[in-house]
Amino acid sequence: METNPASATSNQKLQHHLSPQTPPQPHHNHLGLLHSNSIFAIFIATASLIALLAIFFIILLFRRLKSAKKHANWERSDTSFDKSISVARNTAIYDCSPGNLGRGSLGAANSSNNGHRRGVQVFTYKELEVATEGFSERNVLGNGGYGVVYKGVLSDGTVAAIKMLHWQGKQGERAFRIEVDLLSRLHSPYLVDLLGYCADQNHRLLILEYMPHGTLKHHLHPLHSHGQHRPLDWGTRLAIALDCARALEFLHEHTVPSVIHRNFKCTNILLDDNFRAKVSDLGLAKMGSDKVNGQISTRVLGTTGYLAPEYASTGKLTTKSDIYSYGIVLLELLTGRVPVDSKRPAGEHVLVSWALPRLTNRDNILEMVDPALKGHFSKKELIQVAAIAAMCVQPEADYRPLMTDVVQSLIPLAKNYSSISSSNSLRFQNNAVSPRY
Ligand SMILES: Nc1ncnc2c1ncn2[C@@H]1O[C@H](COP(=O)(O)OP(=O)(O)OP(=O)(O)O)[C@@H](O)[C@H]1O
Repeated sequence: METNPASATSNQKLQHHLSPQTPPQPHHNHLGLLHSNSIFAIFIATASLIALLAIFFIILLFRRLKSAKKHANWERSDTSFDKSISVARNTAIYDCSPGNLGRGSLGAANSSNNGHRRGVQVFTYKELEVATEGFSERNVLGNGGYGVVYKGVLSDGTVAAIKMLHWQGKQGERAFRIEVDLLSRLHSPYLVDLLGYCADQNHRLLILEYMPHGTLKHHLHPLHSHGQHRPLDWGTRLAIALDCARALEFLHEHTVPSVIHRNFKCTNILLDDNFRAKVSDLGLAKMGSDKVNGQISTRVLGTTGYLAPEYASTGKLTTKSDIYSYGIVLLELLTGRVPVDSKRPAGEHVLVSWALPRLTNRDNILEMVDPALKGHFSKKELIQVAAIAAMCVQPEADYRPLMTDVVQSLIPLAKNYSSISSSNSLRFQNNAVSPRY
């Protein structure tokens, strides 16, 4: 069979045209255009994402810088304290559970505040203005070295003591920071609880647990504090001595690093509904040293009459300085005298100098007892408490006991009174132990 060359050529052409290998030129060009469009789109999307991320990081950086600046302002003074505080920050929150001795009453009083701890709250000045009826004069509870204390009712109905600090001074600002910092982390039924604070541009306020019976000073030295109170009976004095010893034991021995109160005194011991004591005012507190002797050197601050001699003369501060101050408070509980009283006859101005020789003399010991007790106390217990006081106020710091030792010595004494119902300062009066001498 013969083939027509013309038709063969056209067949070839046709085949060539129909062949899949035929390059579809126009189609090929269209795909190329799409590809470069996608690349452009991807480029734009990536660039926008990078730009967005950059903006986000710049904003984050600015915020960080701002808060770091704020933090630096807050912590601008006394870096040594802040360093030691940061050590404590890494440790657990300390919670001192109530001892079994007579804490039923305190536990009940605590339940409103400590029982269901809400943590430290931040308040606005306006909220505190409302709580105190515009910081009204009639709500003033008292005046201290750092400011005025008002009674107030918070929006949830909690009654609180609101302390407005004159914080312009550097010391006031520091005291505020220390109190907030320490009390936010240290919780003990023997310390007055911090409910919150306000720290805006112009104000510094502490919101504290309200202690209805005020300071120990008001009850022990009514003439020196313009108050009219029934005298505290012997059993109540022992319970207060034990509560305070537990507070200092907590600060010295249950806290790492230990905390030195540095301003332990009668006006910093507050009494609750049941006349159980809690220690307040940690504004001058210092962290103890980790060194063997636990000694730190610092500016001498505190209150005359309560300062340990070695601290007053050299500025060397240890937990033993607090123990000396505690000994002075014990002397006040025993004698009803203030630490320094220039109105007394010569030789009796300084309580510790007058009391020390009598404390260890069984015959003279009765001369020093608070006349307000009207003889209602046990001489045996008196001798034991006097012995503890004598050890605490020894001029040689190393010979002073640890607070744990004081607590252990007082427990059996206070136990004698713990079963008696406690509703007011005279809760032990009916069962007061008559003098056995
Ligand atoms: N939590 C509180 N509950 C009830 N009253 C309080 C409370 N805190 C303080 N007060 C009262 O306010 C007064 C002043 O207290 P503040 O702690 O400011 O000073 P202070 O301890 O008396 O003196 P200083 O500033 O020299 O330590 C106290 O004497 C007390 O009457």
